Amino acid sequence: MLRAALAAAQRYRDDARAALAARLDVAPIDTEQRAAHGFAWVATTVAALEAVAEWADRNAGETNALVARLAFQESIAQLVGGLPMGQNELFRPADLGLAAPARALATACADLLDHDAAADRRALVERLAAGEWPSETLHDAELDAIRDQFRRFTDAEILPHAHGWHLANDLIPDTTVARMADLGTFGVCIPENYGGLGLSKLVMCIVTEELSRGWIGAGSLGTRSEIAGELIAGSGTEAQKAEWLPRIASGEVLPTAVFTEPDVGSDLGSLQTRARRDGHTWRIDGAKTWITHASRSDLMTLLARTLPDAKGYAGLSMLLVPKQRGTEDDPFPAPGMSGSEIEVLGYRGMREYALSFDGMAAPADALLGGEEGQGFKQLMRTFEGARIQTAARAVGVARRALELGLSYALDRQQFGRAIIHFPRVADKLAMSLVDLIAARELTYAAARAKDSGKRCDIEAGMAKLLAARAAWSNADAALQIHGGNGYALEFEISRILCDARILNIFEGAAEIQAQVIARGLVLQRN
Ligand SMILES: Cc1cc2nc3c(=O)[nH]c(=O)nc-3n(C[C@H](O)[C@H](O)[C@H](O)COP(=O)(O)OP(=O)(O)OC[C@H]3O[C@@H](n4cnc5c(N)ncnc54)[C@H](O)[C@@H]3O)c2cc1C
Repeated sequence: MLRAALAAAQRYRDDARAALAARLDVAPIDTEQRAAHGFAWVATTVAALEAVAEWADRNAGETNALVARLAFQESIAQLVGGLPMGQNELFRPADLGLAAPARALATACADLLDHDAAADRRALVERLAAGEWPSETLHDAELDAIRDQFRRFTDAEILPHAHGWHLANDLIPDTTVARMADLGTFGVCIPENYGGLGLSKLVMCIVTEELSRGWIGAGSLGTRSEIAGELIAGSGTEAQKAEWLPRIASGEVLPTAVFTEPDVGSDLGSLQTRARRDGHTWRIDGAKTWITHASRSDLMTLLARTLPDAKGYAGLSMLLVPKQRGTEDDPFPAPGMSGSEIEVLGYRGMREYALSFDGMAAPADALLGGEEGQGFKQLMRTFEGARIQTAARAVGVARRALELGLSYALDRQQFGRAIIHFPRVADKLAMSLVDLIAARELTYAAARAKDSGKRCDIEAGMAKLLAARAAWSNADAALQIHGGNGYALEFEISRILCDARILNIFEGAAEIQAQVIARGLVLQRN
């Protein structure tokens, strides 16, 4: 039944693609944004069903089968009736003139749509309550062992402290950073000949997911190393690789990614920070903002305009700028650089800063790859890995939300029984699990595509889009299950909600991902 439903959903996606292509023949994508982004969500939903179907084929058992059936039923109902792109934005078939294809999809999937899913949801939650989670084996002893190792580390060294660190707005302690470095966290994908582990993006996902389950801050510490590692390994000179990669892999050098500016976020091509040659050094002037871990870091990957006469992206270059690590008393000791902390809802452990550069010096060999005007292209090549890594962070957060919701629902008694026995509570848990597995499997599919050497900007964008939604909806559902206690700072779920919210904003906001997916599938892959 699921394979037939998948084929029908794929036909619907193809119809949607053709309908969007026809619209974009006569109108620019920005004026057809709702239709275009709706199509991106349709394509993402179908890609998730493909990933879930493959996972269900590889993993027998009733719990897995329940998850797969619920994922199909809910996703196809959303395709036919309204697909949530945002809290108050449902994409409906009529938004793209798809009423007839949607009816055809509903007819083809009538058995699935007519099936009363209440018993499935109840059975799934009973299994979950009994500790029976769906399969997470990757059918590879080494990968499963890595997950096990990071899960044990997270349980022992992150989870017991994360909420306290969050409430105190502490940095992740140096000792914890060192333990993470010992485990190889910062060099997972850095080639072995440069001191890394030389492992796959799939391994990066597992590591990130497990650390993020403990705390998004822990899972995000490696993001900067991943971005810097990819930038330097992919575009650096031999000397830059030899100088930086081994030290990033070992955790001796903590990088920070310095791109966003006060007036420039999604539209990076417009950024204004300047870098100019001054004898044997570069001088940097300008302002950056939202820079995570800007103080306690040793190396900035900094995107700046070096060719002021070249338009947009063409004038941007990437610089590798070493900086002195800051302390609590002196967060920005480097001459020519200052900063102030931005107070935030969640995503703590590294701290965010607004930065000013006033003639800060960078060495002559700071230019990545030794070539000007390549910065944006170099950064774009890292987007795939960074977005897959962010999707994995979201999967970890989504899982932790579900764990907390489940545990609370089992313990909390109202009207004489544990609240998990009320269907409205149980349903939230069942669908949180379904969303978690769909997001996880889509993320792994994107990682596998990347590991195969294929271009996978679209797959990475889809994984990030879906996983960020799952993290947020799971956090919201689990907080609701906590009732008033969920709103109390002392309860962990209050933090998870704040942590989950950022995932839809950074590494390409949800609207930007949808635009990239639609453009890629309709305008570029024709
Ligand atoms: C906690 C946190 C940590 C961060 N860490 C870093 C970091 O370490 N380094 C770094 O460089 N940056 C970092 N950022 C910045 C982050 O990457 C940006 O916030 C993000 O790129 C969005 O840019 P913006 O905030 O300027 O929003 P804007 O680009 O102004 O967008 C505002 C809204 O408009 C929408 N929008 C914009 N353009 C379009 C369009 N064409 N079509 C439809 N909708 C559109 C967006 O999707 C968004 O909803 C961080 C941000 C946060 C909040």
